[in-house]
Amino acid sequence: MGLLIRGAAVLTMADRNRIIDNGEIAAEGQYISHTGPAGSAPDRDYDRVIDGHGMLALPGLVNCHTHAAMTLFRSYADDLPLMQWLEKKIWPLEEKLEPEDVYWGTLLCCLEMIRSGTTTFADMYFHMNQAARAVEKAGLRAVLSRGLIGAAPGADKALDYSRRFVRDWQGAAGGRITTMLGPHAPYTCPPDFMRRVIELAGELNVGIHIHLAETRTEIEDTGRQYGKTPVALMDGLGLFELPVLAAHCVHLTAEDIRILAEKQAGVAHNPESNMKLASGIAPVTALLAAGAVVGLGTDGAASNNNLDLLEEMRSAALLQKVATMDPMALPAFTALSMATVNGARALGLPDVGLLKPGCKADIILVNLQRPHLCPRHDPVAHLVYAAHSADVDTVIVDGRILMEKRQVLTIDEEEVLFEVQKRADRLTGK
Ligand SMILES: CSC[C@H]1O[C@@H](n2cnc3c(O)ncnc32)[C@H](O)[C@@H]1O
Ligand SMILES: [Zn+2]
Repeated sequence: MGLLIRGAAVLTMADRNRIIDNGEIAAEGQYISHTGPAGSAPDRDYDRVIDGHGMLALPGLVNCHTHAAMTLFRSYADDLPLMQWLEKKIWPLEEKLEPEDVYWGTLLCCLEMIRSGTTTFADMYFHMNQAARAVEKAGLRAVLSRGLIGAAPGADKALDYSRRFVRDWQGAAGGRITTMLGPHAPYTCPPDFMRRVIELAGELNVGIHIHLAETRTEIEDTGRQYGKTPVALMDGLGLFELPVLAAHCVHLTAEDIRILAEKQAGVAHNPESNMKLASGIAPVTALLAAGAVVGLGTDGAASNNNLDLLEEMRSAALLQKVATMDPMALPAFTALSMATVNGARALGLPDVGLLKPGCKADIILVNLQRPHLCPRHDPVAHLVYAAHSADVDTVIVDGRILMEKRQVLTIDEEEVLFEVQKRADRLTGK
């Protein structure tokens, strides 16, 4: 019964920086039942025994902010600032999206994430029934929200859709799918609309995923209109009394940082998207020092342009070092915690992101037998500073193997690439 991984170096993330050399992990159903040294797992007939020699086993990575189906727009609009990118390029194309486009775009996102070691992601987009179908098929874990633009004509309908979406998908796919409401940002969701969203989230008992304090323009416009920072504006509306996932949080005052930390809002830091759109550098070191819950995200593939969290960890660590001129800022273990256990906390998933009994059996095996990972002084530093997504060998979610020896078992890769190219060509008028 169950699954046994033996012979791997095991990084549980439960003990600071502790690695069990030649360890064992047992899983029963969706949960980890045991972690320990060689020979310590219960002696029973396992359905599957995986040889982990030469591998590092760790919790699957958690991507705290993306727009999965934006894989359709990868490399369509680059080298632009956020508002020009959205208004001139992305939003006109999103108007043309069909529900099936979102299914295939999300499936491509899932494929890319599985192949780079991500097992959980938080998504905000349109046609979310289709995104949920794709997640169900891929076998990943996801926190899904229907994006809401309060200032648009369809805002009421979008709220109704969200209500139905939460009813239909909360806890679906064996608990792998959870839901939130997704008001896009303070500049597209005015206070009256935000009040309705906050009330609905309370009624449905779900959290709220929002873009917050991303650009200097947003800070200036909010200040001009409301005399407050975006964080203070949202705090005044009662947003942080609910579980919140706030993406970006680049431009923050000391008071904003205090609020986010005190309210234990989840912050999704997206260093590569912030660099590419030249939005700025989030004060991650200050947020962590204040006790905030900070995870890592890629943002969508149209502003990154990949969904590789290994790369994102490296960027996060390097960016804080250069921003603070302190090489000790954001050390490797902190970056890895953001991409695993702390990211899971930011998404309200307390039993994800750790390899310990009772936690979800979301496990990845990274092949350490590679030239760029030799010699093996510090596997955590290897993961953050040297590993590639191609080093991810095996991916397991809920005790189910999604990728083995780099073969994805749940998705037909050729079919997805064909469908996405066809749909991207239609959307861009080719
Ligand atoms: C309402 S669904 C999500 C909405 O967000 C857009 N989007 C993608 N990346 C960003 C970003 O970095 N900041 C703000 N908005 C972003 C996406 O295109 C959808 O329209
Ligand atoms: Zn975003």
